[in-house]
Amino acid sequence: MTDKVFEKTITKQFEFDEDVASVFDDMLSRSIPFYKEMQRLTINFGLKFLKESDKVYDLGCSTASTLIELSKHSPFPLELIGIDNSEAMLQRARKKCKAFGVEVKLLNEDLHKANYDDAKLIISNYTLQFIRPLQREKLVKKIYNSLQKDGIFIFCEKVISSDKVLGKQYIDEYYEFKKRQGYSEFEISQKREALENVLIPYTEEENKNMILDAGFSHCETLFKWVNFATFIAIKK
Ligand SMILES: Nc1ncnc2c1ncn2[C@@H]1O[C@H](C[S@+](CC[C@H]([NH3+])C(=O)[O-])CC(=O)[O-])[C@@H](O)[C@H]1O
Ligand SMILES: O=C(O)C(=O)Cc1ccccc1
Repeated sequence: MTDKVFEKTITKQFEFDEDVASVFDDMLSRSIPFYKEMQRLTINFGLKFLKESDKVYDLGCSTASTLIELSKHSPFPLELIGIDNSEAMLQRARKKCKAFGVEVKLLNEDLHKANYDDAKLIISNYTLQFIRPLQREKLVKKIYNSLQKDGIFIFCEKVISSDKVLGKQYIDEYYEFKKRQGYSEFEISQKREALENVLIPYTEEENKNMILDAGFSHCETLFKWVNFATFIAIKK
């Protein structure tokens, strides 16, 4: 279904509710440049480190698109677990997994409380950006502690520039992208308002520092388009 969430006047903050969930796949593919490519890289790099029966968690799995793609591309069976606290999203996720014949354990839990121990790979695409900064640092430490030795964390985030002029140019370039995707100026500005203080992006450097502070021995950028990036972190 086509995303028309912000065509009407919005009075509340952005939420992962029924309205958003019902158009979510369209919303993501039209709001995140190279969404599919970043998902492909997440899967391909994840698979380089995985072997049969490894445990893979997707934190903030939404409609389970990434786990379904991972399952389709994996040459061996994996234990796939998706965690999200939006029931509206998980309903779509369950339907999609069934339709694709993919076995995924889907848990409706808060990422701060859920258990994801013994993971070989943890994926969290465009989700840390919605976690309040102090909580975010804590969550990344929990992710580090939940990974096996030699475990991998792959995550995608909206990022900002640390330079004021470039930062403004990033926003202009991103809005040009949204216009090319068919969003009107009204929809773009309404969504910007709804996301204020809800989506809090870090710079690329802040993301890497957060990862290294949590204990990871290595973190690098796998992909970046202006204000969106994919990172890979290794626990040694
Ligand atoms: N505290 C929390 N606990 C559990 N879930 C949460 C929490 N906070 C947010 N979420 C969930 O994190 C997801 C973020 S969307 C991920 C896209 C997906 N990864 C994708 O690549 O397709 C990103 C976006 O919409 O920009 C939503 O489904 C929330 O319900
Ligand atoms: O930052 C934005 O303006 C976005 O639209 C990114 C986004 C994409 C999908 C859900 C929430 C935010």
